[in-house]
Amino acid sequence: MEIIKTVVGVLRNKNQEILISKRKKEQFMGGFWELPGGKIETGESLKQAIIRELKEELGIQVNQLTLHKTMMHKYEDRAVQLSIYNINEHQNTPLGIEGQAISWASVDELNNYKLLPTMKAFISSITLPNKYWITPSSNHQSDEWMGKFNQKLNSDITLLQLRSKIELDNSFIRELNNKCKKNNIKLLLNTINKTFNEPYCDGWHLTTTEMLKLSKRPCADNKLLGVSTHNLTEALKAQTMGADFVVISPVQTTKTHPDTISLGWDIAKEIVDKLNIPVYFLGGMALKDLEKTQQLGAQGIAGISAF
Ligand SMILES: Nc1nc2c([nH]c(=O)n2[C@@H]2O[C@H](COP(=O)(O)OP(=O)(O)OP(=O)(O)O)[C@@H](O)[C@H]2O)c(=O)[nH]1
Ligand SMILES: [Mg+2]
Repeated sequence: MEIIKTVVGVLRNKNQEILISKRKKEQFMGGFWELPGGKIETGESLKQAIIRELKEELGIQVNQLTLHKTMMHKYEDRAVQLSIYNINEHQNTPLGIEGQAISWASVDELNNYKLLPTMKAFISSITLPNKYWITPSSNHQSDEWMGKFNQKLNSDITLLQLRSKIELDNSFIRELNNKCKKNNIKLLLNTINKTFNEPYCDGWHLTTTEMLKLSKRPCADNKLLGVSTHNLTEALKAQTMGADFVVISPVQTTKTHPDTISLGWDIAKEIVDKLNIPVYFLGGMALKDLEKTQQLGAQGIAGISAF
């Protein structure tokens, strides 16, 4: 299948709204909203192409840009490799130069538009944080456990996985969820016997075994769904099933599992490169690894004792 190399730009106004553009009726996927941009022409670098495309489509002169992320998307008859650039500085007010409709939308408002399929992973990549804290999986409610949990409430953690191998009381989960809400933390349940109807959470986190039994996304689109995976096959399966993000592990060896063979940075990067959805690295991660992790294209790091 032919791979179409495409570059697109993320323009933000002072309210942090993002510029989207409506594809014209006669185009492939006409009527869908997208990030402005287009195909690379022969002999062009990615940067030259995005500068040209945004001049042609919006009439702006790009002065400063940084690569946000590259993703692949397979349509029925084509595969698109999308390089997404943050446009940090430009001249002129963007206009729909080619007669296309354009609109500024907050991240929440984006969901009101009929978007190209690549926009879902893009939105996840700009809304998910770079740290994902996983709770210790036993001794819930002990002083030690509650101490760690309360400490996270006052940290910069905004995404948390409640992990448990035994059934937890609903009242306990509700209490944790209330605390999370007050502190703008999203709580994902990785408890046993998930029903995907539990009310006191922002979504779920699946084990690999749970994910492998599913053929489609088990929860609503406005909930978050993460999946634990250990190799490319599992991670791709989780993506196809409709996960919003995956965790891959173990990227490095950990004190708790010293004999487990780790993926290593190179394989972890290969997995990130082949996925569209955000990837967190787990296993032997510490805050000092965050920068490297993001340079490799991952969303960030996950861990129980990493933060
Ligand atoms: N511009 C843009 N294209 C995207 C996005 N996501 C995505 O899959 N694509 C695909 O990438 C390809 C790029 O296309 P384009 O149609 O904008 O190319 P272009 O501006 O050079 O236009 P033209 O070839 O019609 O002259 C299309 O197949 C399009 O469906 C996106 O967010 N923005
Ligand atoms: Mg275009």
